[in-house]
Amino acid sequence: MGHTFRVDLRGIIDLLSHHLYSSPRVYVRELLQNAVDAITARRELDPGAPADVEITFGETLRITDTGIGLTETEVHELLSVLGRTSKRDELGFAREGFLGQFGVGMLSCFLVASRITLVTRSARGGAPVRWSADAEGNYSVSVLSEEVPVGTSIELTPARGAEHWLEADIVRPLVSEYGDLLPARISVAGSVVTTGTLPWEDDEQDLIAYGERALGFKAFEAVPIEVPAVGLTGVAFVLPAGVHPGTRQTHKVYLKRMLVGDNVEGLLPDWAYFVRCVVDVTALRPTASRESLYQDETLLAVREELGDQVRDWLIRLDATEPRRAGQLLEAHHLGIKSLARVDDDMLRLVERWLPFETTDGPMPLKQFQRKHGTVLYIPDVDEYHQLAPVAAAQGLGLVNAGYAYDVELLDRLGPSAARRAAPSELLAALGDPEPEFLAALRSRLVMGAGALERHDCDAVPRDFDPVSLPALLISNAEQQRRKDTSEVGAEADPLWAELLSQLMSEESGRSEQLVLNCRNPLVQRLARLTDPALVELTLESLYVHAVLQARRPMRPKDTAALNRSFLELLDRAVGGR
Ligand SMILES: Nc1ncnc2c1ncn2[C@@H]1O[C@H](COP(=O)(O)OP(=O)(O)OP(=O)(O)O)[C@@H](O)[C@H]1O
Repeated sequence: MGHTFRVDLRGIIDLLSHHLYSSPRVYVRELLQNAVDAITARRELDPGAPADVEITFGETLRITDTGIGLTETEVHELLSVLGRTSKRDELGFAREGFLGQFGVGMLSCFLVASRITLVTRSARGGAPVRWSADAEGNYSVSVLSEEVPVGTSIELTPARGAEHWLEADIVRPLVSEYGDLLPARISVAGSVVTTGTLPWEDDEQDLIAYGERALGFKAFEAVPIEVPAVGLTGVAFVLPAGVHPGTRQTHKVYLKRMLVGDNVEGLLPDWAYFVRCVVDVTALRPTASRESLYQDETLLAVREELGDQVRDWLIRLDATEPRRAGQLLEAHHLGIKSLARVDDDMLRLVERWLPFETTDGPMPLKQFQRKHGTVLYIPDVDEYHQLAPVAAAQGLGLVNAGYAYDVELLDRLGPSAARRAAPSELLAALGDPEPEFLAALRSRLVMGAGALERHDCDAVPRDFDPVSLPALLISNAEQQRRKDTSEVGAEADPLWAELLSQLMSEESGRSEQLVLNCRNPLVQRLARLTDPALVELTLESLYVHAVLQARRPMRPKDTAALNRSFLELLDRAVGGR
């Protein structure tokens, strides 16, 4: 014998309230949705039919619509069978123009109500019908003899403990939030909450002011966007000041003019984290809870298309209002840099407008290039800060490329426009010391050779500014230099190449170089010292100082050297020796 499944309504309501919807508030949305769908259905029959939805409060909450209404048969079939809906065609596809599609929305009323009572009269004729159901799944249907207008009126009797959900103060903001753009005249306790037109289709509307109301910030710019293939229209609001790129970028999305949510993710590519959209769309799929969008292929295509539109707007802005484009770039440089890694137009924009830290102060790469030709960059912030003052004093221009995406972007400009500065280039820019002094210093270097040998470090005497800096540490000199010299040699003119290879042969192959500044008074005194122990101590101290200056991580050997030299200097200072 065949049996039919039975459904425990309490269980289903529990499922909806605890697992599907994030809050009982969604009942307001489901009621609005049904009212608007009923109006849409009626207008298919009679385009001039009224489109009014009224919500009033008394003992109970009542929502009345001028929609298509239901006949007695429909009441039995549609309202009383879970999952049955009038909003799908014979093949089961969601019918265009309707918000609902699953046939469960009405149940959400039981999240806040103990009883739903519905009085309806169909536009297709027949007597009015009254349907009344409780949360246990008992319902009754009666045919009424009195006159009622075409449409439906639904009354909710509050469930115990859920009374507040049905009060005007809670319901009014929920109706405006979900339904402000719905294509009907919706009033709550006598005042209309709908705007009638989409804000971005209303010529009178100040979009920046609208954005401020809708999203809570005054946008830098409101950019109209559209993707006709999915019936999407709306506005991309560009955030005014820097936002952290890790910030969740969310959007306010309406589906067929009903709010899906104001924190919907995934509508724009990640790089556009400085843009928040308000859109209405007809053909994207909501998730079952209708609180976010289904992440499908269509959404991916929409994301890409909207990304292109934001990008095109940026390029246009650059062409028409370069100054504003510059401001924007400065505020949102990380997103724009990230896009410039793969996009040539954006790369041009970055090159022209985005300030980089340089030895001539902050300036865009183009401007730096005009002054120095090729951009020489240092890919590490600490290394840059160590080398910059020295390079600047010798008139050698350097760019700090130690921040996110910098190296990738500079490398994309091509080797003739930008390349990594080789340590040997910097050395070549420093002056040669006077021979007599050099000879004196070299003999001290021999005397205290142990100090630097311990650290696998070479001393390289040079004349440079600032005079106050006694020594400069250049790391991985040999390996890096060999590599750089051959690279630079290939690109630079022959004179350079020769000079660089001379430099290479001049120094031996240790892993670091301590460039001693022969103009510095301490180094000058070092060249006159006669006590080998003091020479060694001075050299080691200079080395440790340079390590600290370079902010290179201290190895145990370095820390030991720091302790040793400090204590020994202290000992000498207080007169031990
Ligand atoms: N105000 C109304 N006027 C006319 N018919 C209504 C009204 N409310 C509900 N109905 C009928 O009841 C059916 C079931 O409604 P319910 O809200 O449960 O599901 P739905 O709107 O079809 O789909 P969804 O679950 O996606 O909301 C609807 O398909 C519709 O035919």
